[in-house]
Amino acid sequence: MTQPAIWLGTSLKMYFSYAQTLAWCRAVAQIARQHPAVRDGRVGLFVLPAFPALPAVKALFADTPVRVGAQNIAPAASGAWTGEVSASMVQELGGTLAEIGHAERRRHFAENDAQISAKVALALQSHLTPVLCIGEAQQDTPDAAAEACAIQLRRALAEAQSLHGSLLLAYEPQWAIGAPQPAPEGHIRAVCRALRQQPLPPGITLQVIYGGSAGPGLLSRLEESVDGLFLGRFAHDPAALAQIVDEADALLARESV
Ligand SMILES: O=C(CO)COP(=O)(O)O
Repeated sequence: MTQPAIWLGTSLKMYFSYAQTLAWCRAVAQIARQHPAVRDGRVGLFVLPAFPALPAVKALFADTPVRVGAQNIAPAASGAWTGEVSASMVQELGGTLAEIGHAERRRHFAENDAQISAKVALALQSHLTPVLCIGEAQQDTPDAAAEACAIQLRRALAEAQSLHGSLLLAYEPQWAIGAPQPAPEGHIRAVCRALRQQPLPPGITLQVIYGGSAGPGLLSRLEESVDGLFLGRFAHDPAALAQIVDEADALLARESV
């Protein structure tokens, strides 16, 4: 299946109640139905709600191309893992993506490279697209950031050497998450360029999206240096997301001239 040229993903984290989640998804489904670039698959929208909302959210997007997925999966296939949710259950519920290794999970739950690598492998084995989050902890030069991210990527793919699938690599500098504004454009461009050149296992394809206080206006400035955005707070207003979809559309129209 051909991948969208531009991805616009949103993790709802733990911001919304169940009712707010459904209301937001209804508004986004309406945007998806109305927008030709979403309908024809050039712009791929995905939404990662909290686990309990997954089936209802999947149903709300049933007549749209919007993909849904989980914000996390367990580091094991099944068994005595109290409180965890397996990749296979996410897949069973109609999810097609699994976010892995977000900075908040690394920080609050001490997720380590070995767990992240296991989760990437489990996601691929369950035919889920990993949305693998990487990013340097402190603001530094683009070269130093790219080096730190390359190490995180290599470690995350350790168990995926013989696996197949597509990977969405979310470059999220930790210092730019939850901030007033995203990382500087030159920094994002340089790191994403370096990430696109990283060696990969032969069965893995990669697209690179940027996250960290991303909002309206950023994609137009980054142009083709990224394959999309991973949104948080600044997509909470569905009108803002609609604006970003328009930007993606305009960018693709420009590229095809
Ligand atoms: O972490 C993010 C997406 O997963 C980004 O969140 P914010 O855009 O709210 O900083």
